[in-house]
Amino acid sequence: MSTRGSAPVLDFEGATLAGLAADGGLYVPEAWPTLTRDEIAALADLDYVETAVRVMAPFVASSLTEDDLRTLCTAAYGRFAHRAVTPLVQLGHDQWLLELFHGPTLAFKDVALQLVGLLFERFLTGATEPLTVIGATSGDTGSAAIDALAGRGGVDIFMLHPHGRVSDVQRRQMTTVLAPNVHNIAIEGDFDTAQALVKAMFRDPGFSGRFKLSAVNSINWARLMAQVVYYFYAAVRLGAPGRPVAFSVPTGNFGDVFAGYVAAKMGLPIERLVVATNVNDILHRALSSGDYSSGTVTPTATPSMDIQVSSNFERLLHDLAGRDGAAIAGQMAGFEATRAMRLTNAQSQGASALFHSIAVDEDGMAAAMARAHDGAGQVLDPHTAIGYAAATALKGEAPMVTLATAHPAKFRDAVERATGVRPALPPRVGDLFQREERYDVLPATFEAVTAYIAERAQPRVP
Ligand SMILES: Cc1ncc(COP(=O)(O)O)c(C=O)c1O
Ligand SMILES: N[C@@H](CCOP(=O)(O)O)C(=O)O
Repeated sequence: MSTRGSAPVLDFEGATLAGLAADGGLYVPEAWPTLTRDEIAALADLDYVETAVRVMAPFVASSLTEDDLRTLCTAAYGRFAHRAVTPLVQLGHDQWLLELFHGPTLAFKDVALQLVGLLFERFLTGATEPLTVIGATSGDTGSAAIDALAGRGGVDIFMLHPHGRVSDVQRRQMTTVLAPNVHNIAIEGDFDTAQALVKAMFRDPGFSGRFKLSAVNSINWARLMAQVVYYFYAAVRLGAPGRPVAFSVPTGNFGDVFAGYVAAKMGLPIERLVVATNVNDILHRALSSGDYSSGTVTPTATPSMDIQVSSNFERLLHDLAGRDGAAIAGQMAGFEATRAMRLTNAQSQGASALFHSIAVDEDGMAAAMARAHDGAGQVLDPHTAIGYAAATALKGEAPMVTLATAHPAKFRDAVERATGVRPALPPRVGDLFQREERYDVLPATFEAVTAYIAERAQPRVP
């Protein structure tokens, strides 16, 4: 169902291919499935693929059998460079890192997008209409989505990134993929503008009627579903369900941490979810004082979190508003008109039961990176360092797991400044700096971007 209540209810396949709901809302399952304590305890003996099957099967049952799901997960996670897929590493007393960057493009996005690429392929088999995937990236979603979709038949991908505001490794991971179905657009604006353009394309009947559009951002429910898995995988290794576990999540679009919320709704005992932002702190302000108002984006050394409109927050507000689609449609319309919104008392109180939040500035981030390096011999990427700073400031009784969302080599300059270490690129990204780049720079206007896409995408079959 859509968070705004008036788009058609779809099955899993329909929601995956649609991406964004027709009423501008985001798809969520009609109810959260739950796992019993025994079912959660049993996960401790399973590898990542089998855990993924147990956690995701209830969400996909309308469209895939368990065996289908197992086949897709085996292929998706077979491309990871670590046998555990998302290994846990100890960082200090009761402090852990969940390494989510062992996929092909070195960030946590691969965990979901490797699977989503295969889901698209599966659902498009035999389809006559080509799919036009449009996405916005502040650096990591773009490369993961491009890796997952490059060269696949029946799909074109158009990826918008903010010109000059991603790291050189992030940019090259997108722009050196020269497959004919991959189109990189650098817009003269920030990530929020890119994300707003993508949503506007879905909502414009003149444009969305001409192409079969889909989304690879975490506005697509399938992305978040795949991210729920690693919360279970980590927690059972630290004693859940017998012992609650806490997670600290470096946050921008509120996708990764919302997946943690879903895990808690499914029955995983999570003591707290720490929402760690950089100075672009809309989520910290919303959770600590109810003020969800968006200012201008400040560029930081954590570019992937330079976001002031956090799409997935709508999913939380919807759940905390008793799933009242009409109320959320009104709240979001107000936000879209004024770029400001106040949480209701019920939303603020509901969120405070699980979420803690903090904004970490550039000095705090660099200090956390240095502390992990000097104290535990771990080189963190700057986004993970924001999470670790928050994990240290807001730790309670439970073991604390910081989500390590990117490989430090993606942000070599910032890592070197803080630790003196310049991390090497892993061999799996190959000769990134020798490859030819291809992308176009466009003004951040609806007209310029839609004209560009319309010239290159394959239209719907009449
Ligand atoms: C490395 C990294 N860390 C953290 C985040 C924030 O994740 P989310 O947008 O799901 O909150 C992102 C971007 O999404 C990222 O690329
Ligand atoms: N940080 C992201 C921004 C887009 O987030 P998504 O999870 O909604 O795709 C990025 O790296 O692109």
